[in-house]
Amino acid sequence: MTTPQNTDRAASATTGRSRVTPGAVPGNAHHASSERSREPSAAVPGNARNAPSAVGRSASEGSLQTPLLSVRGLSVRFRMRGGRHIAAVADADFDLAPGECLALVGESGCGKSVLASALLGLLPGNAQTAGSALLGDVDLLTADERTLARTVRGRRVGLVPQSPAAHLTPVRTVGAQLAETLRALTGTRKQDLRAAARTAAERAAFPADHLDRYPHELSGGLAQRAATALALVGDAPLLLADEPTTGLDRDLVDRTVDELRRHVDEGHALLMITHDLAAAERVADRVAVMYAGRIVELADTARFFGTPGPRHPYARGLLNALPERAFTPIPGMPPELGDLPPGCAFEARCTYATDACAVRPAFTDGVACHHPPAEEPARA
Ligand SMILES: Nc1ncnc2c1ncn2[C@@H]1O[C@H](COP(=O)(O)OP(=O)(O)OP(=O)(O)O)[C@@H](O)[C@H]1O
Repeated sequence: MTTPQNTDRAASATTGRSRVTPGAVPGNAHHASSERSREPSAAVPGNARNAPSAVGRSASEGSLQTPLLSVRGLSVRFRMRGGRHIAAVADADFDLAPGECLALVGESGCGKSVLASALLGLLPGNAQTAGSALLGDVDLLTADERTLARTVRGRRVGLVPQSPAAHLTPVRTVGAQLAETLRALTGTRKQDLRAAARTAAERAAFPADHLDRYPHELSGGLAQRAATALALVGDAPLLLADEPTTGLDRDLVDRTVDELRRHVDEGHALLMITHDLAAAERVADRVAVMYAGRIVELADTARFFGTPGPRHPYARGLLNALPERAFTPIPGMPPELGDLPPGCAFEARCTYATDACAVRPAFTDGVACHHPPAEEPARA
């Protein structure tokens, strides 16, 4: 959720945003999308997670419903001094339907937050974008700031920010910020604002007796819950939640995640960025795994966490690193996004790598790997 003040802040942050001409970003999806296998969508009412017909659909395919958000070839790169570039996001390609949650997971610095910022038009001035992100008739990558501020942020796309302390307005109480947002986005009458703010707080497990507190008087977890409450107020059809469970105890993680799931089950779409794979398993219908700026696997949650498990060696490594699984870290470090190899970015860390990996693998049938195993991974 973006409060009016934060919208202003965001507006100034986006000044100077520029577009990359097709082809200027390596591997631009204007060419790459044709390599990807897709099946035609069919309109199926109801929640994609529970729809029996959803079982067995292609992992690279979005929900069976008409997508609310359709992202094609989304690329973001940052211009740096000396003519260098950082390819933070490359060729992201996914759909998100109403009533569906997609969890975006991956190591720190792989581009998850930049992707979310691109969808909100909140990239800094040295960012260049390519591709498209259609939310109905609006392309979020090319929409002007006035459209984004007046009709998109908060109203059509809500945000649970990664850094709630920086997102909340420091000189206003949480209650005042909730009331202001309720008034701006829902038209709640003045006399009803206090009760409505309490209800909004309750949804995110924010204690009502803390509504008169200022952001600096909140713990990290409480600030997170305040930001979640603000994000839910506008009832935006698309919610972006960037690490919404950071700093919360396990109980509160579960409670927050369950509230987000309720939001999804009411028909909203949720893109949840998280390091918490347990939270992803609990809330998501599908999981997208990002590595070095690229989505390398897109899978149904049940298949990903259960049988047959992930197909990309990096995704398998993520699961194997969990304490409740093999507790084996992935060896090595991800490559610098400003100095990516021409082939598979995971090659140097991959025990399955062959000469073929010197060429970047296409994203085919839900995975970008030259050697995705068909069966259950041997190292699970
Ligand atoms: N304004 C910027 N200029 C240059 N590089 C940037 C800028 N903003 C982000 N980056 C780089 O883009 C890359 C992706 O960052 P991003 O914040 O999206 O990672 P992330 O996957 O969300 O990580 P985390 O999980 O730690 O939040 C990082 O290498 C980061 O340093």
